[in-house]
Amino acid sequence: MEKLIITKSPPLRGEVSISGAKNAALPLLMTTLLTDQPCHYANVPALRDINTTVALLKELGVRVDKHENNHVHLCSDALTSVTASYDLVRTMRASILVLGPLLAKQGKANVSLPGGCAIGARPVNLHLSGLEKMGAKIEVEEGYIRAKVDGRLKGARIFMDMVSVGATENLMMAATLAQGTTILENAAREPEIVDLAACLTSMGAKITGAGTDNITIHGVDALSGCDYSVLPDRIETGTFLVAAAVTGGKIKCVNAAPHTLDAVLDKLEQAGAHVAVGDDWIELDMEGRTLKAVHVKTAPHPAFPTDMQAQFVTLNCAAGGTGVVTETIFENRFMHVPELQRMGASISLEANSAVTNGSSKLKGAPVMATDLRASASLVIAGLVAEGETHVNRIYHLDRGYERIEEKLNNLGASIRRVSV
Ligand SMILES: CC(=O)N[C@H]1[C@@H](OP(=O)(O)OP(=O)(O)OC[C@H]2O[C@@H](n3ccc(=O)[nH]c3=O)[C@H](O)[C@@H]2O)O[C@H](CO)[C@@H](O)[C@@H]1O
Ligand SMILES: C=C(OP(=O)(O)O)C(=O)O
Repeated sequence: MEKLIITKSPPLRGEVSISGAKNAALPLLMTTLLTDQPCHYANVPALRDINTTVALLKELGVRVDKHENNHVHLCSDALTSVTASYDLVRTMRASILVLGPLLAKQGKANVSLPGGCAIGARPVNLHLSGLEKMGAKIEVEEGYIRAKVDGRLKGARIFMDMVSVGATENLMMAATLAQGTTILENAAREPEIVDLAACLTSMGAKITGAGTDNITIHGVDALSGCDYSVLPDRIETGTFLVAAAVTGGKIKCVNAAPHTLDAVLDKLEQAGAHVAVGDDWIELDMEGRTLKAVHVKTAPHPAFPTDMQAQFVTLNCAAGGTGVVTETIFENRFMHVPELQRMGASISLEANSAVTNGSSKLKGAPVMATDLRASASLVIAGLVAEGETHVNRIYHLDRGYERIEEKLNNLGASIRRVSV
């Protein structure tokens, strides 16, 4: 097991290159299951979740022709299995995204039920009911989703009563090879959905409306391979910007996608930062400025992302004034709060809100990461805390941040990774 040891940082300064988005890359890699032709994905971040996805695809018989330097070459012309096993699915919930493509292309799929995780129960009912509407027969037995279809899936009008990123992705992929037209209503509008639709379109899929809440997919008989570069990671970008803001620094994120971060940049400006953007860069300047707590409420895109909630709780701890951060997507996404309290943060949890009153003098302490973004919030707290902060269980962090300590150290932070 490894941990990070973080000492109080000077203001972060310099340039940081943003990696490809984990949450775009995961569904994108699954598109290989929809075609017999070779697929090349570029700008794939080097992350634990990507390795898990590649292992999962290998288990299905996907040929991994190359996986190095942020490039992944896959070919699914000779699958040997349609089963995603518990061992892999339990380490990464996004494994559920093999369900739609396998069912559409192979006519059957067995996927271990992902189960809940630290941030909430996270059911998959919308994935299953949508596929049933398209003609799939689904049973859940012995912890596995067993799905099959006679012939091809059929296009359907599918209304989702909650906005779900994963269900939208699974159903959109399945619909590309269905017979007829599928309409996804109340679809998620996240940039990662738009990225997936663009990749599928490059493979010959007929999709309109991605990025709106109404996506139409006209099924085609077959898809070709792809050569696709993953969208920059908006959550990694936001995490570095918050780190720069709390340390009073000035950084430029390059290879970024500013258009995916409107709600986050708006909050950073409200927090007192000066923010400038270009086509593919964002610069945040907090030098000589006063950090102010902000009110944040998470909601589906284009509103404020739940994956940036924990980082803003830390920002509010370091800032003056009253800040209220309200979580509306996941029922248990405040596991970072007790850990921040152990570092001296003055926060109270009131229903689904974390309320901070005035700047806390954070002090280094051993803390434990419980999920990916909670870990990020503790790393940021470590940058402003007096003394040493030891962040344990960083395998969560390694699921979603590529070389985080190296990137932060290049901006002036002092973070060591040690084995324990
Ligand atoms: C790999 C990936 O892209 N992960 C992201 C994705 O997760 P994921 O796709 O799992 O999240 P969803 O958008 O599906 O979840 C949103 C809400 O809908 C609920 N729900 C979802 C599906 C379903 O069938 N039934 C149901 O009730 C969930 O419990 C949750 O309360 O979107 C989340 C919300 O932006 C992000 O925090 C995750 O980082
Ligand atoms: C919750 C997240 O990821 P996942 O859906 O893979 O658990 C995240 O990226 O913050």
